[in-house]
Amino acid sequence: MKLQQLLSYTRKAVDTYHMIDEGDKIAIGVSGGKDSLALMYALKGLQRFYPKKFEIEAITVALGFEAFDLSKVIDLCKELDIHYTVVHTDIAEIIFEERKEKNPCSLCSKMRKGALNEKAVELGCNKIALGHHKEDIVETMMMSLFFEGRFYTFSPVTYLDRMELYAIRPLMFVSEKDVIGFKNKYHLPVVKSPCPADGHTKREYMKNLLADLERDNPGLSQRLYRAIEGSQIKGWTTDTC
Ligand SMILES: Nc1ncnc2c1ncn2[C@@H]1O[C@H](COP(=O)(O)OP(=O)(O)OP(=O)(O)O)[C@@H](O)[C@H]1O
Repeated sequence: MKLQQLLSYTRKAVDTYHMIDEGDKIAIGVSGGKDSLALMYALKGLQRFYPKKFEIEAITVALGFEAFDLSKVIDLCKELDIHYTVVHTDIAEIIFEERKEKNPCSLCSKMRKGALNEKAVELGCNKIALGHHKEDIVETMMMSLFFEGRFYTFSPVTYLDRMELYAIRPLMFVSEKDVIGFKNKYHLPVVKSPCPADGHTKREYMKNLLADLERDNPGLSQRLYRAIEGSQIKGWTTDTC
């Protein structure tokens, strides 16, 4: 996928769900993975021509793993002229050594979000942007259905009232294969996750299951996505955003 296509999907999501207002200061959550690196390109590119003026920050919450080299992300932020902050935490130690969590992902996600939101507020941001793409939305819905027995997924825009922050998901119309194409085309400096749980999560299980089902039922993922768009899940009806 070319930058122009990425910008077109991003603009469509931003306009459809009113993600950006004049004067916003948006913190991009940068994990070092392909999605959030692509998101930096997307928002930086949009900033150049979008009629509403907004500012951008980039924030990475480092979990405390030793082998986590962000030097190339630092270079990319310089190249894109985005101010970049790394929040150093001991989340990995708390989860894997102190608490020896059997299901580490849920607590890690809560702690990561907490640290990200806190830093965003400290930097004067009123929004955070996350790199969730189309398949993330479908996988989350299926995980919710399978493991919690409810029809739910996160919404394009979520208000986090405790922090007085909005979370926005500008890549929601982009498919993962397009993000991979973009990553390859523009040589995004992806930092490999050193997390020992990586690749063995419920999300990974659902991703593989959906890939198998898609092989037998071409277009399934797209239909599941349409079901979410047409649903009454909070935050998915465009007129209420
Ligand atoms: N350590 C982190 N620091 C800052 N933001 C993060 C971090 N981890 C995740 N995020 C944000 O939350 C989003 C969703 O997180 P998730 O762990 O599902 O990432 P992912 O699907 O692997 O995406 P990515 O390819 O960007 O890592 C990311 O795209 C990113 O915007």
